[in-house]
Amino acid sequence: NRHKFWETQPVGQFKDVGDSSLPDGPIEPPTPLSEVKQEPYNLPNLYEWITCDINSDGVCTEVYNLLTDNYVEDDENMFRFNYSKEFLRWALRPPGYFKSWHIGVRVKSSKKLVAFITGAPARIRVRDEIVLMAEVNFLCVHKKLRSKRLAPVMIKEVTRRVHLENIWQAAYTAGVVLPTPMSTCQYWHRSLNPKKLIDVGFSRLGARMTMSRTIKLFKLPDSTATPGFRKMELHDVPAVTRLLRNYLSQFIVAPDFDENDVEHWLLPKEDVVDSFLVESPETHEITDFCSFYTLPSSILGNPNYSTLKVAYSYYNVSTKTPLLQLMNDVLIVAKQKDFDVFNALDVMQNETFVKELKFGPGDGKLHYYLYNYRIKHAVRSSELGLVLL
Ligand SMILES: COc1cccc(CC(=N)NC(=O)c2cccnc2OC2CCNCC2)c1
Repeated sequence: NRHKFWETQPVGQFKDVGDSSLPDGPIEPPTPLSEVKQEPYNLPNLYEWITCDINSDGVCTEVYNLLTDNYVEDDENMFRFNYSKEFLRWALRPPGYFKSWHIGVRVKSSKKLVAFITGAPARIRVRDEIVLMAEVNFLCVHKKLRSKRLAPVMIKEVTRRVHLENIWQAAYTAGVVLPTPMSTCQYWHRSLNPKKLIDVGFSRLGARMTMSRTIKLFKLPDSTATPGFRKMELHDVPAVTRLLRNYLSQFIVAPDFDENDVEHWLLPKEDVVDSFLVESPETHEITDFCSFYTLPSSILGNPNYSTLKVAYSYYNVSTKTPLLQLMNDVLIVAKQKDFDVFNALDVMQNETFVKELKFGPGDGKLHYYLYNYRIKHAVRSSELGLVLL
């Protein structure tokens, strides 16, 4: 009856798919702020809302611990996302963020944090419309409180608090199919440490393959190949912003990044986000850009390893260096930084390099959703220019 909830929400309904009489754009008009529910939704008796001050180390630790033990696992329950505290602070405090959108639920008596959901403001372009949205993420209910119908009330509460800031649309992803995906992406993995990946069950030894043959297959050079390939620095923000805005303009859905956004989302931050660019040695022009974010996974129940070090492809732009060569350099850097695997969705032009660079297909899909915004025709993943954390 999860669909019972979504049938009450302003999202594309399965019954409407294909009904070309319905126009693209907002499904419901904004409500006058005076008519937005002023008080929080009711929780079951034992629980209370808490706005989480992510700047407080203690609160950030509580959020980190809740997610570490109760957040998203892969389909075979072998791995669980293990976002770091520094990553959470980065993800939740972009330019213009609202503390009120960092929402927790705790037990009244013990004050234990048992659920969490967040919103982060974003300007997203859909075709030629710039739409202010909340990127909703980190919905997590403690394992012991599942099927108490807490998720719907958490979604309604973050929606209410987003409405109070006069924002009426949202974007989110899920591994499950809900009404109704705006786009559905395949994910791909590139082994960097095949021995560990096989030891922990992330990968399997290929048929007629030995371990030494597999290690050789995924071996990468010790250093990058592109002249002028270097880490992004603060003074590169204007040039990277120009490069990225121009590149993203080709996609149907993409963030509308300005220099403030680029400085926050793409300036390297150790163990959170890495970004590189190619500065032409002759002209000093910035011609290419690539980036990935760091999201380790806990390995559940393995005696020899506790953590999988995973890099997730973020935003990449190639205007002079072939994308294949640029991404191979990214793989080399990720290997140098001791990542075990490099993940990429088949968004943007990622499909053009995954096969060539020895990525293997993942066993799941990631569905993208818009809240209160109809897009009649689902967007192909290659027309999607948005990567969520
Ligand atoms: C390897 O450890 C895992 C731990 C938990 C879940 C999964 C499978 C999975 N659900 N993967 C993805 O959603 C995924 C695969 C490739 C790229 N980005 C992804 O998700 C991102 C973006 C959405 N929020 C989570 C991180 C894998």
